[in-house]
Amino acid sequence: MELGLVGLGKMGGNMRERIRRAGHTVVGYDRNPDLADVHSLEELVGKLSAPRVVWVMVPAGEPTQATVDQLGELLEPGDVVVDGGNSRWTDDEKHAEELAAKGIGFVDCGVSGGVWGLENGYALMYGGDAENVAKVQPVFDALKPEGDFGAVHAGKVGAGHFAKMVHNGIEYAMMQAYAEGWELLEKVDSVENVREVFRSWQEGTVIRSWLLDLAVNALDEDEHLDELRGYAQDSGEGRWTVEAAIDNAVPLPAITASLFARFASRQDDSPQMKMIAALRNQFGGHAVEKK
Ligand SMILES: NC(=O)C1=CN([C@@H]2O[C@H](COP(=O)(O)OP(=O)(O)OC[C@H]3O[C@@H](n4cnc5c(N)ncnc54)[C@H](O)[C@@H]3O)[C@@H](O)[C@H]2O)C=CC1
Ligand SMILES: O=C(CO)[C@H](O)[C@H](O)COP(=O)(O)O
Repeated sequence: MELGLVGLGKMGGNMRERIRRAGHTVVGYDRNPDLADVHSLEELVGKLSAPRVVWVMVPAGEPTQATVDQLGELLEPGDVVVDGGNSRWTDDEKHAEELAAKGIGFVDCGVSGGVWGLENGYALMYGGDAENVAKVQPVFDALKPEGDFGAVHAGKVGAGHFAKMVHNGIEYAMMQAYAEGWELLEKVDSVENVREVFRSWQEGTVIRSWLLDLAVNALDEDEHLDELRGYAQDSGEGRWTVEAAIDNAVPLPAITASLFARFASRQDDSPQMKMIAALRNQFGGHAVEKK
């Protein structure tokens, strides 16, 4: 089949290649002309036969909104837009309604696999009407990992991004657990080779996982992570997971703590710990450290 793909960065560039390897035609557009096959969304749409499928793989928020808006002006009834970026699931219903008013279908798709997806395949969780999903199915089949699992029609519009949001919340907590265990192992003198402890855990243990494999890769590159600052950004999914937990009164202590750990990583000093130190000093005369 033919696919229009908007956004050819770390994800979209490799996805284009994997879909082409499966024998499909991909016309790619990126605002960075060095990456693009065509110079505009108009040109991209003009190169596809109806019913057109256009996959959006740009940052969530304004870039995705602007792209969906433009596609709404360019596409025709019967065409389908897929949002494969990490959009907030609450944006999906809005996009689906705006496009449906023009007869254009919408499918939201959470994608997992990162920069390894070209070779390993991309896990997909998508939401939307069966009719729209069917138009995208050959692309899902090309992207998904080999094997019986790795792709799911999670439910109606929004379900794909909701599932991906929870996936990322789990990702936050798993990474935090490995990171905390690693710091504790590094702290004690009795454990002399932390990297090899991590490596040994890759087989047979209860806690083996792909994230553990990646931790070993990172330690092989920089055994004590000396080259890195302890600073971690976040791009939204963790926050939205915690917000959804509050909306639904579901307790998520591990995921919430892992999100807050990232916020703490961005502080050179801790204002709240200054207050703790001040109060201990006030009530108990406990020593404080001054700047
Ligand atoms: N990197 C990852 O591990 C994963 C990323 N995602 C999501 O996939 C999407 C893309 O992520 P990456 O490829 O990592 O980002 P990236 O920053 O590497 O690539 C984004 C690309 O989109 C292009 N772009 C931005 N705005 C545009 C616009 N209005 N029109 C056309 N092109 C535009 C940029 O020039 C860039 O090439 C994001 O929503 C991200 O959250 C999803 C799963 C995993
Ligand atoms: O979706 C992903 C992995 O599954 C992306 O890598 C995402 O950017 C990770 O989230 P964050 O940037 O908040 O750490």
